[in-house]
Amino acid sequence: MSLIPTLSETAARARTDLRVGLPVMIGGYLVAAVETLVAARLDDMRAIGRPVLALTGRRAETLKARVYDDGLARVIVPGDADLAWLKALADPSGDLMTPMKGPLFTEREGDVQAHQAALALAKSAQLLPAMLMVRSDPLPGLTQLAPGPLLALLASETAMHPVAAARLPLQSSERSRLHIFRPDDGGAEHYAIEIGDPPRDAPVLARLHSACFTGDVLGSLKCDCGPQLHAALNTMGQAGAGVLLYLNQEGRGIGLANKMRAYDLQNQGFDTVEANHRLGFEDDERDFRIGAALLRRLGFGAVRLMTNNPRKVAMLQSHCLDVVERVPLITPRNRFNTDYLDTKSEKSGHLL
Ligand SMILES: Nc1nc2c(ncn2[C@@H]2O[C@H](COP(=O)(O)OP(=O)(O)OP(=O)(O)O)[C@@H](O)[C@H]2O)c(=O)[nH]1
Ligand SMILES: [Zn+2]
Repeated sequence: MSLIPTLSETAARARTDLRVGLPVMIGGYLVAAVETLVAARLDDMRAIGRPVLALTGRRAETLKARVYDDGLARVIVPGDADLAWLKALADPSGDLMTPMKGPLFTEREGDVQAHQAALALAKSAQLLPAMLMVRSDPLPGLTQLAPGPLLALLASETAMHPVAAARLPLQSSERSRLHIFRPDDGGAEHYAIEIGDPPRDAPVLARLHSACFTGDVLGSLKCDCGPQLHAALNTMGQAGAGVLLYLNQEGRGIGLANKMRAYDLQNQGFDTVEANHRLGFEDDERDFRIGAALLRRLGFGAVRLMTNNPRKVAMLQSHCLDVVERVPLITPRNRFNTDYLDTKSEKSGHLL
């Protein structure tokens, strides 16, 4: 029956539910994102059962909570804990001002698939990965998902289809076209800027650029994204051919709100990798398969890739794209981005 929502459609609904503050059902659990939770819903969840707070191993390590399961901690919520307590565990912005939140006790027995699925869903909704969970019978009107299939879906590659394309003269090249691709999972659209008319049977000069509102649009001095974007387009314009993928994976996949939380932590003295970890994220949450899929979709099988990131080269190669050359993309340092660039080369393996 085609009118019954598929798993992917139901997951898309669930992301929206969580973002507006509505709990969802994952397996036998009622699940709410702490970031959008309000006191009345916390009270109602408490009336149903004893809640636990699912956190990623990264966040739990910062909070000195024991991690018994792979990448996951289930913190027991004390009876007198209020919404502010939960929010402080979810959001590290106040960690330095109120370092002692514990002692925190974590569960170690039982099945954790629903908790893992809840955290993966929060990340895919670009919410802080901190989920309040209570065992519950299904509640009418709430989106219901099975944990195993949800985990498999969130780990799988998202299909994408072209929706529109048009000529778009640019400063870097008057002969440019912008292509829009839409993922089937309801996620952010991605763009391809095709410069000139690159032949499909030869390696194309290519750049996979991850969105950076602060760098690309505002000209932030904290990162190298804006200068890299324009240098790549200019190089392609001068060469007369190229393809730049503009991937909407802001903040290495954590979203702009979380990136600003990370910047706030950086202002407190943490580096870019530590800040991501304190928020509960990995260093890099991007799905690098999207770039490979889009290049193939555009008809390219081999690239000369403009990047300093060896992981991008490895990823394309593992997804059937021939990287015949890595073209470095070095941009000037300034006093605001020099620590960031050092961390990229020391911790993230960038060749700078
Ligand atoms: N989470 C987080 N994301 C950041 C930060 N600074 C920049 N970004 C994001 O990082 C992404 C760019 O990643 P980079 O590591 O600079 O570059 P790369 O794309 O991996 O490698 P290159 O191809 O060499 O540029 C963009 O999505 C930016 O929004 C930060 O401090 N924290
Ligand atoms: Zn940037």
